[in-house]
Amino acid sequence: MPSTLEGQITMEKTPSYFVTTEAAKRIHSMARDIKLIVVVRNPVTRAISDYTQTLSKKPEIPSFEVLAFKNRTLGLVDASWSALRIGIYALHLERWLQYFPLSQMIFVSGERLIVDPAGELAKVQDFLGLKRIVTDKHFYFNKTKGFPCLKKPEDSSAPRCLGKSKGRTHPKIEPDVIHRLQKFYKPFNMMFYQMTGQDFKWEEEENR
Ligand SMILES: Nc1ncnc2c1ncn2[C@@H]1O[C@H](COP(=O)(O)OS(=O)(=O)O)[C@@H](OP(=O)(O)O)[C@H]1O
Repeated sequence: MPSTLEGQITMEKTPSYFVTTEAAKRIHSMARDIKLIVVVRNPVTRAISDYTQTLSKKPEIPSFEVLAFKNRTLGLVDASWSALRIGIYALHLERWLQYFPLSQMIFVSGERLIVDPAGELAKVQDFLGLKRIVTDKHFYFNKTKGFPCLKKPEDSSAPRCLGKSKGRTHPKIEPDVIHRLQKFYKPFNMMFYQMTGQDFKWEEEENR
């Protein structure tokens, strides 16, 4: 991490920090007063998104349905498959809480980030002690992309959406598999809501 001058904020992001065993300890020994931003979405959708990303690089991999189970007839979920393990947020958070208080963390809803990016970013700016510079007027909904995009980034006059690797079309997963995974995650989600004091509403239809 580069040195940070008075009035500056240094930022670094990698999704794998949250699920890497040693990360919390290492980050704590580097900067114990650091602020942590965690973006989470329904773990079932997250797993499908993860799978879609791998599939784009390795089209020969087995189907999602095959990878998700140790025994599909018995409904035995393969929780060791990384795409599924990562979504057990309570498990990962428990490790972070051994090093950082909840007050140093903010949990951003991935679902809200899509429907109301300015609303989620308002909370993040407050959390970081920044003025609310980024607001509604910085975003527009791009119908082709199917996501919000920036109207005008600082360094250019053209609007900008995230790249092709963000917002890919997901393969259609068999409904009974989705249902089984929702059931698998439910107790872990409940634990996560309790730990964070936030209800992400992943049990509701529109957030699946
Ligand atoms: N504005 C906007 N544009 C495009 N995509 C958006 C946006 N906001 C959130 N998302 C969701 O971000 C998902 C991709 O993020 P990643 O998990 O790949 O991010 S990371 O680089 O690994 O941190 C990506 O997941 P997929 O839809 O599965 O590709 C999106 O659903």
